[in-house]
Formats: sequence, C-alpha cells, structure tokens
Amino acid sequence: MICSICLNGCQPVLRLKSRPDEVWREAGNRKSNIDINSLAGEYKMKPLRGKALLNDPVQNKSTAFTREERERYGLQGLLPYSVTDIGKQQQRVLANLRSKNSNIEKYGYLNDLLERNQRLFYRTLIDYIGEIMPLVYTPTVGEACMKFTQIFRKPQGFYITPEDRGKILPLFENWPENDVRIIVVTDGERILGLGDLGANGMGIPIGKMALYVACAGIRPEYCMPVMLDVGTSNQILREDPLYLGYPRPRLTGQDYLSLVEEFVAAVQNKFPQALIQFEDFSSQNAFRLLDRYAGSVRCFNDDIQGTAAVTLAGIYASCRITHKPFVDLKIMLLGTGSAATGVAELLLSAFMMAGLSEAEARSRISFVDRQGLVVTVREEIKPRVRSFASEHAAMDFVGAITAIRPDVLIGATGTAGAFDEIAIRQMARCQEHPVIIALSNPTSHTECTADQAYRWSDGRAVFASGSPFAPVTLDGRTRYPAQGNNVYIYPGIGLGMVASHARLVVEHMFLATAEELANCVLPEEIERGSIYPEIARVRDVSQKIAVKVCQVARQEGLAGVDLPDDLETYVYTLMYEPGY
Ligand SMILES: NC(=O)C1=CN([C@@H]2O[C@H](COP(=O)(O)OP(=O)(O)OC[C@H]3O[C@@H](n4cnc5c(N)ncnc54)[C@H](O)[C@@H]3O)[C@@H](O)[C@H]2O)C=CC1
Ligand SMILES: CC(=O)C(=O)O
Ligand SMILES: [Mg+2]
Repeated sequence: MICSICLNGCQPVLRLKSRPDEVWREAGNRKSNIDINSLAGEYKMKPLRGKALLNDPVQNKSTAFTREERERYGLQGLLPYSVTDIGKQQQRVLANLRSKNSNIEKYGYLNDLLERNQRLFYRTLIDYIGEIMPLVYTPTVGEACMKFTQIFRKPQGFYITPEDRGKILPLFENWPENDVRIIVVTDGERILGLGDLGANGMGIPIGKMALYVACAGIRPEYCMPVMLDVGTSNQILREDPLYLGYPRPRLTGQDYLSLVEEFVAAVQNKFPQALIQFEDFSSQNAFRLLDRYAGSVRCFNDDIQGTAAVTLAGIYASCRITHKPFVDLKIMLLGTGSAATGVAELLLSAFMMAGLSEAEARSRISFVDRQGLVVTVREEIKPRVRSFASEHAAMDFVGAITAIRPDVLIGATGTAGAFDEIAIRQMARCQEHPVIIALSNPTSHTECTADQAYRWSDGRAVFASGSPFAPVTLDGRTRYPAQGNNVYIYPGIGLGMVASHARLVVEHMFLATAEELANCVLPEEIERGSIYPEIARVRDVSQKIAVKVCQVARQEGLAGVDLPDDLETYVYTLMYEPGY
C-alpha cells in the first residue's frame, strides 16, 4: 500500500497519531542520537477547566468535548447537548465560511476561528488548503494588510518599535513560549506589491506562519510572527487616526541597522534554536541584512532565496513541457529588485552546476527595468545586477524580447499589466511555448492574468503566477495555470532546519530544493501544462523539501544533530498533525 504522505511505499502505520518516539521506534531506526521528544514532544498544556478551557484556543475542542471530558473539566451546562467530531465541526466552518459575501469577511472569520479553536482552524486549513490558502495568504492577505487598522480585532504576533531599543531581550519574556523555532519578521516596507504599509504589514508574518503550520506541520507554538515597526514613509497611514503602528517617519541608516542588530542578537540569546525568515523588506535592506547575517546566523530571506528556488523549480519543470534542455535556456527578468535579483543569482549557480562557464551562464540571463534592457553601456546599474548587463545596444522591453528571444519571461515588478499584449505576443512569436512566470502579488498587481497569457499567446504559453488563477478555457480546451509562490519552498526549508538543527541556511539548500520541487510535479500535471504541483499536495512537497535540507545540512557539516539514515520517516514524525 502506498502512503499518501510520502507516495513511496512507506507503511501507512505512520499515519497513526502515535507519540513521535513510538512512530520512530516502529520505523526501526536506532542510528540517531536525537531526542525526538525534545524536537516534536507533546506540548505541555496548562490544566484548565470550565469557561477558561473553552476560551483557550489551544485546548478548546468546543462541541467535540466528550461527555466524560465535560464532566471532568466542569463543562456541563456550558455546551449544547450534541457531541460532534472534528469532521462535523469542519462542515459547519465551511458552511459559515462559504456564506460570507467577501474574501475579507472570510479572512476575519478564519482569524476568529484561529483565536477560538486552533486545532479546528489548522485541520480545516490543511484539509481544504486549495480553497482556504487564498483567504489567509495572497491575495486576501494583501487586502487585509491594507485594511488592517479597520479590521484589527485581537493582537497576534510580537511588535518591536524604536522605543524598545535597549530592551528587546527582556521584552521577549512577554512572549508566551520559550521554545521558538521559526520567526518570520518584516518591517512592513515592501508588503507584496503594495509598498510601505508600516505596521499594517503584520498580516504577512501571521499569514506566512499559518502556512508553516499547515504546509509543513511546524507546531504552532514554535512560530513567532514579528513586526519590526520602525515607522513608515506612508504619510497617509501616519495621519490615519486609526493607524495602530509607530506613527513616525521610517527609521533609516545606522539607527535602523542597530535596531535590527539588537533584535537579531536578542533572538540568538532568548531563542537560540530559531530560524529567522526575513520577509517583505525593501530591496536595499533585504540584501543588506542577508549579507550581514547569512554567514553567521540561522536565517534566510524568503523574497530573495525562497522565491529564487520556487522560480528555478518552475523553470526546470517547464523543460518537461517544452522539451528543451535546461542548459540551453535564455531567461529574461522584468524588474531588478529582491525577487528578480535572487532568481538571477540562483539561476547563475544552477547553470554553472549544469556545466556552463560563468560567462556563458551570465549571458543566458538578462534584466529589463523601467528604462528597458539593462546594458553594459548604461552608467547607473544596481551593483548586483551589473554583472548580468547585456552587451546589446539600449532597447525597450519588447525590443529586448525580439533581440534576445528568451525562452522564459519572469516578472517581479509588483506592477499590474507590466506584461502587456505586445510583450506576450512577441514572446509567442519567438517561442512555440513561451514560459511566462508572473510572480507579483497580490492578484491586483500581477504582471498579467492567466487569461491574458493564454489568449495573447494563442493558447501556447506555459503560465504560472504568484497568486492563484482559476483554469482558463480557450477554444474549447482548458489550461491549468500553476501558482509559482515561495509557499512551495519556505515551509519545507523551515521544517528541514527544525529537523536538522542546521547552523546556517546555505545556497545548496535552495538549489537542491528547487530540483526536488520540480521532481514533485507529477506527469499528469506536466501533461496539463502545470509547472508546480497541485497545492493540495503541498504537505508532501514540504516533507520532501525538508529531507533535502537535512541532506545538504549533513553533507556540508552544518547539522546540529546526528541525522538518521531514514530522513523521510524522521521528518514525517516531526510534522504536527492537528486533531483531537
Ligand atoms: N510569487 C512569489 O513567491 C513572490 C512574489 N513576489 C512579488 O514580486 C514583486 C516584487 O518583489 P520584490 O522584488 O521584492 O520588490 P522590489 O521592490 O525589490 O522590486 C521591484 C522591481 O520592479 C521594478 N519595476 C516596477 N515596475 C516595473 C515595470 N513596469 N517595468 C520594469 N520594472 C519595473 C522596480 O523598479 C524594482 O526594481 C512583488 O509584487 C512581490 O509580491 C516577491 C517574492 C515572492
Ligand atoms: C509571496 C511573497 O513572499 C511576496 O509576494 O512577497
Ligand atoms: Mg514576501
């Protein structure tokens, strides 16, 4: 019998909700010195009774408390008669959810559910990930951030402002958990393609964390969303009487860097096992912080590195549709920010790993910005982009497509419509199956829609986008766009880091996980033109990504524990599976 988790023949007994150490023993692996209970051990719960128990989102089961539990915990009279199981509760949640008129109402309802009954929230998110992910993540999270001041109900996550300078470490004592393994931190300066949203950007770390739990089985208590609220350059927000953030102009320069430094040092001190995920920083700070910390601190930047891996995976998978060898590809990037530059740098390594010289590899990658093709004769070029500048004469975007004839076009601009009809038609003139990856989020900021990409390429494009699009039927044939989003990478990276206790996150992890993600795309998905796995399989994917991270950690001598041979089983045993 094939296991529905790993799809490779492991015994379904692993699905049982045994204690992790029992599962591990069952797997027959005794080669490790790992104390599995310290990694995935049961969460120690406070003993609660009565109303306090019903009001505790971690322990609450609401109508699922059995008669015996109702008696034992003083719940009689506090619940309606019927005892229901989690499945029935899910049906009620779904009926409620689907009755809402707008996505933002659904977002609010789901947030309330999380605050009421954490296990029911995560179980439902996992079981209905395709339907619910767009409501807790892109695109709805973008709208939620824009409306954060109006829809705010209950504080979640941890806020740090310049007024906390010098006392971040003691402030961490206020966080209810001592064992934090993953921190997603933003300063709110580049929230999706929406710009500087200041403290309203807290929706992003919260949404990313929910997906860590749902997509990779990271235990909720290990997760800490953080807002480094250093002010905002968004004057409209600062002047909004309902604005909840630090209502000053954004901290810059040394004042900014020293606050981040204090935050990172405090994390090392208080939560030494934590992985820090930098998220939605401005491009300049994103690179600055990554350069400063990647070599010494367990951290990565999701927009630079997670996005690069997911994009590289999509490019690898596209070769199975276009039947072109990866080493022959020419890739054009629109935008020269964090995401595009991260993609170019990982692609460079991937091309070189595939046998190209550095010069040859660089020549396969071209950048276009608002001024057109980035060419060597230009005076002002961003330092990280300069080495990719093309030898061509200066020309506009469509001219560059015509001259270079890229196989793959990637948009990371945050600008709606940046792939217009002329550009897509030109791609379709140059290539039988142009690969178009419109990374920008949320949907309102995508470079082009799925419908546009298929229509303007006469149905021949291979299309993926950062936010999800429904299938498109054109000339009687249905096309299935894929979602090219770092959600396929970062949760697995986090799980792999939790599993391996690796000291650092290194580039090989992103190269290896990109390959693995591409391998996860099933033949039937390739057949229908998708370059990413169906989102419903994201937990299986994250498990495989985590295994790759462990393998790289072991190969590079970075693992903090002696990893066992059977990494699939080991990683699986660490994954939180919500239920009663
Ligand atoms: N799908 C995914 O997993 C991810 C998507 N993104 C999305 O990518 C977008 C960009 O993110 P970052 O690179 O971090 O932002 P960024 O602000 O660092 O870079 C955006 C770049 O696009 C350029 N640009 C804007 N409009 C343009 C146009 N019409 N033509 C040419 N260049 C243009 C800007 O000058 C800048 O260089 C955002 O919308 C973000 O949501 C980012 C990370 C992951
Ligand atoms: C997906 C993501 O990380 C972004 O759009 O910024
Ligand atoms: Mg991001």
